[in-house]
Formats: sequence, structure tokens, C-alpha cells
Amino acid sequence: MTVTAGDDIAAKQQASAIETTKMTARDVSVFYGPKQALKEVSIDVSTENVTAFIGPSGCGKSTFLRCLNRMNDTVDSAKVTGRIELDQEDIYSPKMDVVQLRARVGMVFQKPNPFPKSIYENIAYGPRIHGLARTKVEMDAIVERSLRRAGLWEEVKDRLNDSGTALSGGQQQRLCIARAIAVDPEVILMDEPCSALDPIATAKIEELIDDLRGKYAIVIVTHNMQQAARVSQKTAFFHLGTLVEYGNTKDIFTNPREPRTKDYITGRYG
Ligand SMILES: Nc1ncnc2c1ncn2[C@@H]1O[C@H](COP(=O)(O)OP(=O)(O)OP(=O)(O)O)[C@@H](O)[C@H]1O
Repeated sequence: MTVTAGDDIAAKQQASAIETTKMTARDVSVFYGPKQALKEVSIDVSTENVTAFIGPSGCGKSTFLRCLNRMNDTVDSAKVTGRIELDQEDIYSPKMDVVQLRARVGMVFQKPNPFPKSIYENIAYGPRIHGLARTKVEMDAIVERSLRRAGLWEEVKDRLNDSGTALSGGQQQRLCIARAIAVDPEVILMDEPCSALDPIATAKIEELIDDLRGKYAIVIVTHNMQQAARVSQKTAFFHLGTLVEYGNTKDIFTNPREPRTKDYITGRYG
């Protein structure tokens, strides 16, 4: 199936001509034990454009996403080679503080995973660890600002002491996005953030991604090609561990250069 985009989507797909490169990956390979899962991937990610990673199951999208904030460090068998920079700084350098890196490059997972704490504490936890608020008034301001940015404030402002886990799935996912925002990240990585959500909650997250564009560099892994077409301006198509094609979303979906991309977006495999 070829994605037929309406005017609104077409406008959203328009990639910004001005791009501030936030992250750069060069020749990144990942091995799980002897098995190579990712082969020499090079890509630039900017703040102005949302970047979508698409491709069939097992092609390495999540593996690559997790390289961008060193989440693969938590997998014993994983070995990453190549170079990844955040603002021209090597994130795999021994000098890099990984806790700090993961605040600068936040992550939102497939399944909403709020802490079993109050809504307020879900947001305040990170800023407290990172020493971002000196007073309760400052912390209250961070909590409100983060929830507002994540489009959740109006729904929860009167019940900040309720448990985060008592919210609906879609609200929980926006809470997780607010939690990432609270520590003032530069990049937000989203690994299939809507796959556990219904269409209405999904639409809200997609609107939110559009609102956040330009404030943070956003990278989203999605199985859903219509979603990639709706939310992103840049799309990277992965297949069998290689980055087959990377370009403007509009071009990838309407005029792909590579036959494998065309086969995938027209539903011939995957
Ligand atoms: N922890 C791990 N240990 C060993 N192999 C792994 C591990 N994680 C992923 N892999 C393998 O690496 C390859 C890429 O997996 P990855 O999860 O990155 O793909 P994906 O494109 O995100 O897939 P999906 O869309 O199904 O989530 C697959 O062959 C997978 O089995």
C-alpha cells in the first residue's frame, strides 16, 4: 500500500530546510555475541525534524535506537563499534557520564512504564537526582511545565498525588514523556510508543510529537508506516541490519530510490 497523504500530513512531512545536527552516527555496528545485528549504519539526526525508523521485524531498528543513549550497555552480549556523537562529543568515550547522557538523550518505551509512585513523584524523581530544583517551588514549576508540555496537565492537575499507574494507558505514556522532558533532554528516543495504545490515545501522542518537534530531536521507531508518514519529516528504512535508505519522509513514501524500500512501503514484505 502506498500512503496517500492529505494536505495536513503533506505539510507535516515537509522537512525543515534548516537543520541543526544533534546526533551523528558513523559506521555503527552492533554484535550480540557472534551475531551481527547492525551493519555500519551512518545517520545524522536533527532537532528540526522528527526522524522515524521503519523496517520489518528484527531488522535492527530498536538495536540502533538503543545505541543512541547507550542502553545497549545493559546487554552483556552486546558490542557496539563505530562512532556516535551528541553535539560533536563522542558518547562512547570513557569520559562520558552515562547517567548524564541518558538524561540528555531520554527514552520512552513501547509499554508505558511509570514508577509505582505518585504522578508528581514520577516527574520530580529525575530533576531531584540531577539537582535541577533547589526549592519545592522550583520543583512544582518543573512538574507543571513538564506535564503541560506532554499535554497532560489539565487531566491530572487536581490529582498529582494519585499513583501514576492508575492513569489510562495513553495518559501513562504521556506521563513517561513528561518524565523524560523533566530533566531537560536534548533528544527523545521513542521505541514504538503507541503500540500498546488505542487509536485515540495514539492520535494524542502523535499530536504531542508534532508539538515537541523543534524543541527536542525526536527519533521514533514504528511498525506503522502511516504513523511514520504522519509524524516524521525524515525516515530511515532498515532491512536485515543495514540502513537501506534515509531521506525526507515524503520522498521515501512517494518516490523511494531503493527497490527494497519500495517493496516494503508497498507491502510486498514485512
Ligand atoms: N539482547 C539481545 N540478544 C541477542 N540478540 C538480540 C538481542 N536484542 C535483539 N537481538 C537480535 O538483533 C536483531 C535486531 O533486533 P531488534 O530488536 O533491534 O530489531 P527490530 O527491528 O527493532 O525488531 P522489532 O520490530 O521486532 O522490534 C534481531 O535478530 C534480534 O533477534
